[in-house]
Amino acid sequence: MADAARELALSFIKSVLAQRIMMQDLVAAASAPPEVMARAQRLANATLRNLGPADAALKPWLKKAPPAPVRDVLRLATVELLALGEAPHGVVSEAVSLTRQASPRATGMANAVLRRVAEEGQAAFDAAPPTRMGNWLRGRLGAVYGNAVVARIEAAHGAGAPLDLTAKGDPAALAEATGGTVLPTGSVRISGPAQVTALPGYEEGAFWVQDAAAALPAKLLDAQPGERVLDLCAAPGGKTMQLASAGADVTALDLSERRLKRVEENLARTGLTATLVAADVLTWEPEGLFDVILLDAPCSATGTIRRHPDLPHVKDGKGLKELFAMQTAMLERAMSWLKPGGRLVYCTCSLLPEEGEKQVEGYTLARPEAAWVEDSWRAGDGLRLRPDFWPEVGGMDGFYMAVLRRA
Ligand SMILES: C[S@@+](CC[C@H](N)C(=O)[O-])C[C@H]1O[C@@H](n2cnc3c(N)ncnc32)[C@H](O)[C@@H]1O
Repeated sequence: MADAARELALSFIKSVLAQRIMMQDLVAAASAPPEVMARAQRLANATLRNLGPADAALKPWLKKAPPAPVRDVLRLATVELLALGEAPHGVVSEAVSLTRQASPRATGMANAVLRRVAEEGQAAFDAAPPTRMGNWLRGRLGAVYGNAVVARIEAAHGAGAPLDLTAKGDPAALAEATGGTVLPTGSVRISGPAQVTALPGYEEGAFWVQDAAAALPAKLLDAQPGERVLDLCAAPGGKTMQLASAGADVTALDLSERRLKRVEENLARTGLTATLVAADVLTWEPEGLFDVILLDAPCSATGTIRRHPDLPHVKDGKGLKELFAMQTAMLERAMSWLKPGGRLVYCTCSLLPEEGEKQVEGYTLARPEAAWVEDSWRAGDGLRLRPDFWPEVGGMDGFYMAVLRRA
């Protein structure tokens, strides 16, 4: 009998690779105890992040390519052995059980191959180039940033992401309580494995989970107490909580009622308030204008592959043009909802300039002069953040953001 978490992890890997279903949809549809679900997700993500190195470690021991279901068992076991450092005996015997379910005739081969991988595979695993993103994305990013940067981005994807927290109060006090460190941008970074709900201060709402890059758009916006702020595409509410904790009068809007529930829960846990609106940015009409608007437009999410290693396997670049056009339409509408002199941050968690730099060309930009802005982050008048930045402290998500002012 294979254990439940490995079995579930394997089903996630298969559905991502063969049926191109996003992991978050698989997780939403699966039912398992929370600890099994968490381990299955961890195993599946680690495997998807390390497909390239795992295949390189397996290759010398395989006479021919195994059928996909067996190949995926071998990849999962190889990652457990060589990336997660799990004990060979248990991993190999579990993998043999999983192989039996996929193809009973392959159990002897799986056993022999994985024993060799456990004993001799580490060097090939460590020397292999990181997992490739897939040509639809590689080609686009190579044309923008060059191949050397693409390789660094892929290495960052392979390294995964640490856990970043935004403090409701003093970041230094939160770092002290959680054993994290305060980054120059003010986020608190927890480098080791951590269970969010078990961290000190979680129940009391002392922090929320938010990548260091994702925390910067609201900082650039610098909302002041009493300002009338509109947070567009707000769920699950990371930026809403930043704006509300600055004392602003926040209206948070999202298309999805289900996702707005998460904003509501997050606000309740952190003791913050905002007015929630379920509506479409493309059709909604506000009553009155705003001092400040944050538009976190729906995008390709290509900046978040460190956390979502399934994304390059599931997506294929179709529908990007429609997405770019929607972002343009949202930005135009949002700009018209600003008071004269009001400011807007446009941002996307994307690496594609079509969703960032190119969207804001043509607007009057305010220069981001915040103390934490590094020179290498500046792109014209906005900030271009990439996963390969700050590798020595664990990287950051890819993001673009710019402050725009209404004349
Ligand atoms: C990148 S997420 C936003 C993350 C959020 N700003 C935060 O910081 O936690 C994009 C959001 O856009 C919402 N969305 C997509 N299309 C929309 C539309 N036409 N109008 C309003 N919201 C939309 C989605 O439901 C999703 O919650």
